[in-house]
Amino acid sequence: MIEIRGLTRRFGAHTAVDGLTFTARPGQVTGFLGPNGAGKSTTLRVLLGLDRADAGTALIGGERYAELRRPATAVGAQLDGGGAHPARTARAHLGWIARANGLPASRVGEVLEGVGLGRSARARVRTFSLGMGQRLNLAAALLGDPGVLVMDEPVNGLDPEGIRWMRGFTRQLADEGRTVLLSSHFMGEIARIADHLVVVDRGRLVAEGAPDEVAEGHASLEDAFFALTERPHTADAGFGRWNPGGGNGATPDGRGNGGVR
Ligand SMILES: Nc1ncnc2c1ncn2[C@@H]1O[C@H](COP(=O)(O)OP(=O)(O)OP(=O)(O)O)[C@@H](O)[C@H]1O
Repeated sequence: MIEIRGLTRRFGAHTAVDGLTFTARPGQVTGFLGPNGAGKSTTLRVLLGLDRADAGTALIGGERYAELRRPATAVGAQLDGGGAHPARTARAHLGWIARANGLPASRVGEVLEGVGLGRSARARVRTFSLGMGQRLNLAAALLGDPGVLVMDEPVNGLDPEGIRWMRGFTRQLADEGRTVLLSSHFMGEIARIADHLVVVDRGRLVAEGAPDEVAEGHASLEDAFFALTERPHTADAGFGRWNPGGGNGATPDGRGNGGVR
């Protein structure tokens, strides 16, 4: 379980996360949605002990990240850039992470098979496609067999087959009883994957519930997102900031449709 309670993080005069409260539950895929700059990454960074909160708490299984005795077995995170050295093989990369976290080497083969990279175990990371890199990051996150999995923009830059695979895989992880939190600004795709949506804008919660609950009172989920986030949606400025249609919406650099940041 992930519990965010009254979380606030300020950068100078700017409040990036503003009294945010939500829960991501075991057995569910929770979509954490909002336009660029809404405060999603900041929330995840505080949750994962990479940043501090000015107020409130972010708990994993009832504990702050810093209090977890064996973090890798409690939470796995797939954030931007997995940090794999391009000259390393997938196996060597994961082997190093396993050793650093006191995890059995046998997990390396298991997670590589699990994410469909078994046959690429000895390939160098520099030869990997974007989708393979995403799978490798996911394999690293799963090394400790954690009950909580956090992924930042997991479908960014993936081709349709990659997105399909990711959808099935996250479903399987949740069905195994894990808490899965997916952060994204591509709500069309995430809404198809998630059981529960948490929508933020300007650091605040603007909607929470099952996709049909969030869409209630609007012509569609897309309309709901536009209404909830009140962005100016001109052809060039708006769409890049906020892409409710989803698809994968990705550009070759994997950052989405131009994305004003
Ligand atoms: N280290 C920092 N110093 C100053 N401002 C920051 C810092 N980190 C984030 N911010 C600001 O806080 C706000 C929230 O940023 P954050 O990255 O959390 O949003 P996001 O929802 O994850 O967006 P994106 O999808 O673009 O990553 C933005 O206005 C951002 O510029």
